[in-house]
Amino acid sequence: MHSNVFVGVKPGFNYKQHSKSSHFPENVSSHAPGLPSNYDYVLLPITTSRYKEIVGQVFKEFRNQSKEGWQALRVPEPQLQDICIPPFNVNKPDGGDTPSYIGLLSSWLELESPDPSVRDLGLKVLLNECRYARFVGINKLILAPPRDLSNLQLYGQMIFRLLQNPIICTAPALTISISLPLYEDSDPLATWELWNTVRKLCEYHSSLTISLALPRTRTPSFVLNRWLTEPVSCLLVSSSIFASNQYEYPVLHKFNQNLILKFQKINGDSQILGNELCVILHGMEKYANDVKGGESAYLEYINYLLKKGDKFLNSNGNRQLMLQEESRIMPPLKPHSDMLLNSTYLTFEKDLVKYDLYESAILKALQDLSSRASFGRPLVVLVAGAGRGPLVDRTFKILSMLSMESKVSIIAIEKNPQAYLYLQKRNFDYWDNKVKLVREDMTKWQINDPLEKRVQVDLCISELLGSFGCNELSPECLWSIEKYHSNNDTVFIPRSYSSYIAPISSPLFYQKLSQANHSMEAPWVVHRVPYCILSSKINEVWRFEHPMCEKDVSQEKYDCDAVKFSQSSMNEFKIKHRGEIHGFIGFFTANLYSDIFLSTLPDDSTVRLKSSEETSMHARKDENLQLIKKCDHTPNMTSWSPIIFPLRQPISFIDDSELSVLMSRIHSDTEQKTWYEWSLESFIYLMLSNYGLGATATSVATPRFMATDDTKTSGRHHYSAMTNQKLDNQIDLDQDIENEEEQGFLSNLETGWQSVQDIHGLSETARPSQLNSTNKPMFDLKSSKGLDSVDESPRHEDLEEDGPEVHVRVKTGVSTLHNVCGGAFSLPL
Ligand SMILES: C[S@@+](CC[C@H](N)C(=O)[O-])C[C@H]1O[C@@H](n2cnc3c(N)ncnc32)[C@H](O)[C@@H]1O
Repeated sequence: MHSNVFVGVKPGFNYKQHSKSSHFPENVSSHAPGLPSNYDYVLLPITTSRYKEIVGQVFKEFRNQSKEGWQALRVPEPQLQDICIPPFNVNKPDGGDTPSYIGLLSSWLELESPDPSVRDLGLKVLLNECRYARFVGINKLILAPPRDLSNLQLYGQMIFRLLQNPIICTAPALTISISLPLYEDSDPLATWELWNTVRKLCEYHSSLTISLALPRTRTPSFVLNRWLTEPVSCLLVSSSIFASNQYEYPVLHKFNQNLILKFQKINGDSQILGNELCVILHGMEKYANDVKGGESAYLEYINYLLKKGDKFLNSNGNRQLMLQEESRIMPPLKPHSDMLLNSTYLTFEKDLVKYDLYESAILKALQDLSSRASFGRPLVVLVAGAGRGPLVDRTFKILSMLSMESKVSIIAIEKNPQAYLYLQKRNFDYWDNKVKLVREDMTKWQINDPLEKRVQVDLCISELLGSFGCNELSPECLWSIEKYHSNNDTVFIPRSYSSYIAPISSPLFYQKLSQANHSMEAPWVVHRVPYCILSSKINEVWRFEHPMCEKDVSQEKYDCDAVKFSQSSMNEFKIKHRGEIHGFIGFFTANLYSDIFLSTLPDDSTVRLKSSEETSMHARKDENLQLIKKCDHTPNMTSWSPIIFPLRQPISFIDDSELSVLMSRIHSDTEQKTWYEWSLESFIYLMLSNYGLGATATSVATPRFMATDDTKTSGRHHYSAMTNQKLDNQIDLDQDIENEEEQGFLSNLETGWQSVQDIHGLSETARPSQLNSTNKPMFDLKSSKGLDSVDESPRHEDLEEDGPEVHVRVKTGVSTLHNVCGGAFSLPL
């Protein structure tokens, strides 16, 4: 299998020489002279420098024209002598193995010029070049980055206008690819930031991509991971970044070999845009004599490297990766309310890893159950949500292995009538009609029957888990089994499951969602869509355990206040490197039984756990005394792809930011549905000196806005709206107040928050004690200041003129609350 990465070359012949000649450069063909033909693309400028000269002349005349006879700037189309790529042999129908072209757009244009006519000239030249490219069938064009970064918005504006033009966007749309260095030593994310600004200005246009120039040095992983999620259409490999091996052949350093492999691996994922990656070699003519084999040795090497990559990606361990279907964004399944399709069950059943884990869990549970006090009756095993029967199959297998068939009665409940047909057939064919089949919704099963008539279950096996664990209503469904069919010893497989989130950057996800007009307020299951987790840790947001409550069987009562289907979790994430957040990725882990787990967390995840006795045994504490644990994905388990909770608007943040994320699961009995809501705030920390005396931020970071500290404004006077006549009196009054201030208030300084407490009768003395037994103020004044201090902030009156430096937490952004009341996505109960 081929990874779909192509090879291109930029031949090094002298265009200037050709451009000076008046006849068409006949020797410019897609086979570059002196090179073997093992490449797919040739990168050539669309127009020559002759065209530049002609356009320059036209522009001069335009500038010099008199006001009276003024005419709009008309940029001539390139003539035969002005074009580098001949129209006659591009994309010939009988082209066979002939390479195609990638076009270089003119780089002498100043799209970011403050002069509107210079920008206008730039756009017109680009449109002429794109028109020609479309005519000859060139669909990928590389554009130079802006030279003047202070005018980036003007550059972005011109690019957006170009992209909106029918010459570009009429199907099949052309791809415009901005060339940029992959990173710069001085500021590794500077070029990504430039790209991010331009593509944001262009509203994530799907025709806008990047061509990245590979560096000579090792790329930091946070930079590489960022680029791997972007629409990279070309990797530009200069011969100058090669080294020579012991035989004097050109080779790339290991880190660049790996970099190309990573792009090769993810290329299929990026093809969510139908974009294909091309590795373009350039500058070979300059370094031809430095290595054995000359120019073509570079090309041979790149071909060899890509073949090696293909082989690796096709090797046993990775086979699955290559053979999986293409990248997709799907709405989460709702098996409780919808009827799943046969093909969906078929896909489930292919994941043998999952069923093997279930089998081990069932085996252990049955062994434990049978070793308990003798039952005097057959054990009752319920497969809840049996689908077409794979878990019943596994249960049967274990029972015969343990020779327990006669001691166990199996019930399979399934509400999908079509899946039920399979259960009937299998019961007849394989299970000797020993399975009691129930075609019903498990939340309704025998609930109106008297207790003595209800089936009591010893082992309940279910797989009602979605990509986020609880998002297929497993808690609600299993609660019904617990409430009506369990005793104190009933065992549940799975015993518990946890949901996790982490902030991500996934521009391709955002682009695809907006393009398809999909809801940005609903969660989506993503299959092979590249994303980059921005935080160092992934947070466990909540966990469901079964049984959910202790049951007093004799009284049919539960020893818990309320079954908590609704959950809410505030999550802090530290983010080291600046970026753009597009949403939160969700994973889950499940404890099937004993030490048997399944996990969809990415390999090598560092997970921050919700504290509990069970987790504290498996976790260690980090520097902030939080429970953390290393987790991997269950090897080769394919049933679940991650879920993304998107943000309606991507949110940018700077280095060393902190995100505070609210994630809620809301279960409403009155509305008969469950849904998720989420929102985000971002913060940075500033170091302030002379805090309280006109604080100065000493951090390099500049907040977009800064909340005001009430301690700084207290003592100032607020004027209410008033008529002019009253103004003089008021000024006098103010004078009085000033004097009074000097003489001192009657009582101690009261902050705004204390005032609010007072109004509501919530001051500590005024509050009835039953409201809060710990007698803590309802509004915590220390933490509710506009600037949340990291350390205990000094009080206003404690500050000397040369007061200490204080860290303050400053809010830099806030999102809307998403999917309010389940408006975009909910799970009917
Ligand atoms: C994720 S599928 C798993 C099916 C099967 N256990 C397997 O591994 O292929 C969940 C199954 O539970 C069924 N289901 C979901 N909610 C149910 C309910 N309330 N009552 C009965 N069946 C339910 C669905 O119809 C579906 O067949």
